[in-house]
Amino acid sequence: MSRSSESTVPTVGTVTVSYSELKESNIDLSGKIEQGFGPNGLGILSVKDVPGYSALRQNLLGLAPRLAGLPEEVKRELEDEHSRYNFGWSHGKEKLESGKLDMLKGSFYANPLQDVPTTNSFEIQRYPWYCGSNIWPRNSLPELEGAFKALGNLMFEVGLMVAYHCDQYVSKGKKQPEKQNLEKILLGSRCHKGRLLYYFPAQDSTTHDNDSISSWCGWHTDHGSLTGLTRAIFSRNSVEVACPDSGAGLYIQTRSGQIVKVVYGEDEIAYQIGETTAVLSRGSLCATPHCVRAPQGEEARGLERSTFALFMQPDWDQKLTFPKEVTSHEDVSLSDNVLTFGEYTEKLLNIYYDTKP
Ligand SMILES: O=C(O)CCC(=O)C(=O)O
Ligand SMILES: [Fe+2]
Repeated sequence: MSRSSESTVPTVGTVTVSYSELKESNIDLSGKIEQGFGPNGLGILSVKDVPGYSALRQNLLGLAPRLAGLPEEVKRELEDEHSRYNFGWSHGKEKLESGKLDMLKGSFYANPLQDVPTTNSFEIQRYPWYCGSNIWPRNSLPELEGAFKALGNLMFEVGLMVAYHCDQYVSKGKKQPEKQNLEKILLGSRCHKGRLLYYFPAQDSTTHDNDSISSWCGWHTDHGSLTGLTRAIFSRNSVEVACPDSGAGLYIQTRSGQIVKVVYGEDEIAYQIGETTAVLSRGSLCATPHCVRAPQGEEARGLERSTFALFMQPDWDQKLTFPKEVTSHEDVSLSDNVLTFGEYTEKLLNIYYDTKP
């Protein structure tokens, strides 16, 4: 996907639901779900007033610059080539839209719910990107494990509540409730993945393709079911600062094709729809194309960005039947039509990574 920058891109706030409403299974939130995720929605919805969230976000995001600043040889020990860098530290391994390796950000991947999702050696060989074990910097940054798991678990619990209300919305007007509902699929999965992201500061204004909206993170749709996102923290030498450029941050392409900059409160958790939900809901819930724009100008010098994404995903064995009308990655051949989530992920990894295990 390539979209050039436009000076008239509007800034839009997310549809917001409060935690106290969300946790009530008897409240009908289908109007809010439709507003956020339905055919005319932005494809993002945020949850406010989640008890304990703000401190857990601050704790984890504050560790991202420290992790990225560890000596190269220490970070190398946290890499896992066999999982195609889907556990532990990953920098410069994934390809950007342009086909070049992504040197702009470093990521740390782990399953916040299970350190060892399976001991079955066949599964570990078949799907190492999900079935491998977590790698924690227990000597070099011992605080990371607890902070990552605490935030990941909370965002998962809240995400399950969002999924419950998505199911209610999708099954509205249908005689039979969906057999494979989103909440159940996510509850039974061993495949959830947290990603702590650290965007390195631009050394000079020519490092980034500054004119492009996708200058920090290219246009994509997440391939899982539901992605939880923190609001990012900008910092300089690890000290939090307000972002000097209001144009920097998350952009979304809406269902009608419009590009908007999306904003939500620092104490809100945002959720976006991934491709698998679009497939399983037969398009009632649409996946959300998004990207991140880097700050521009002199003041952007030295500015770093830290954030956390929780990819809530089906189990690796979950069968997905790709209907013709649901668009997915244009560059993946889905001629088989039925793939497990693990197989679908493998096809995407073949596109975004050069190395094979
Ligand atoms: O950095 C962000 O805000 C979004 C990151 C993202 O889209 C992803 O990791 O899939
Ligand atoms: Fe994403």
